[in-house]
Amino acid sequence: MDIRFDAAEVRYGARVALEPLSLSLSERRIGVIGLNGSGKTTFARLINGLVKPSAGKVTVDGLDTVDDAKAVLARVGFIFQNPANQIILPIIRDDIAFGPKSRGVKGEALDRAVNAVLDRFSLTELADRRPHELSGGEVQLAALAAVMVMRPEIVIFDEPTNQLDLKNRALVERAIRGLEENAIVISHDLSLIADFPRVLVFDRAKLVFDGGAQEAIRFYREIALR
Ligand SMILES: Nc1ncnc2c1ncn2[C@@H]1O[C@H](COP(=O)(O)OP(=O)(O)OP(=O)(O)O)[C@@H](O)[C@H]1O
Repeated sequence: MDIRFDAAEVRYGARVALEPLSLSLSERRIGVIGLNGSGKTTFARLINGLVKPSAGKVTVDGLDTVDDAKAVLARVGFIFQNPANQIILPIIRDDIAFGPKSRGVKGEALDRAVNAVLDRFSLTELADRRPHELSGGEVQLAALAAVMVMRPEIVIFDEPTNQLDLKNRALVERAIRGLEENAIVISHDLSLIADFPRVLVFDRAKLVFDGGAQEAIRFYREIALR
């Protein structure tokens, strides 16, 4: 994984969502923390091209998120803050099959791919349910399965344990820890990122700390309580 920000900034009219930022990311686990509205989601969405820089550029493995948007999207999976919204089809199994199908995978190969990912996230028993028949943690896993079946190299989680009880939180934490793929995790749940090798702290549209998890958490606490 080689993500590079080159003086990338995001403005909405006069409002600055992200000040010009230059950095490169290659660690397998990267945490992103900061107060509400500090620019975390904007930063993460720049990586998969959902948000375009107003100036500067972002590349993923050398691919420009604007010029090579399709290739970047295939490489970077995104689990949204409210994952129920990204489950499009009424039945979980069909929703997971939707992505590979749209890439032309069908028949036995499609079944194999869907079953493998259901098994990987312990969703086999839940495959024929509708999203509203799942717990919050199970919805997170179903959204994750639909992303992982597309074999992304990097997965971005936007507050994956938000509003989950302890049991569902543990379920999601285990799934994230078990990923072989690279993960970028935005979280207000600091214990989720507490042993990550690299954690970025955002404050008022700026990257204000970039380092190990423990120092980052200490820095964030100082900002939050000042
Ligand atoms: N589409 C948009 N149009 C205008 N302003 C926006 C838009 N998206 C985000 N912003 C603004 O940019 C700033 C950063 O927002 P962002 O969603 O990146 O914050 P965040 O750190 O992810 O917040 P939270 O922890 O609350 O999810 C905020 O002030 C927000 O209001």
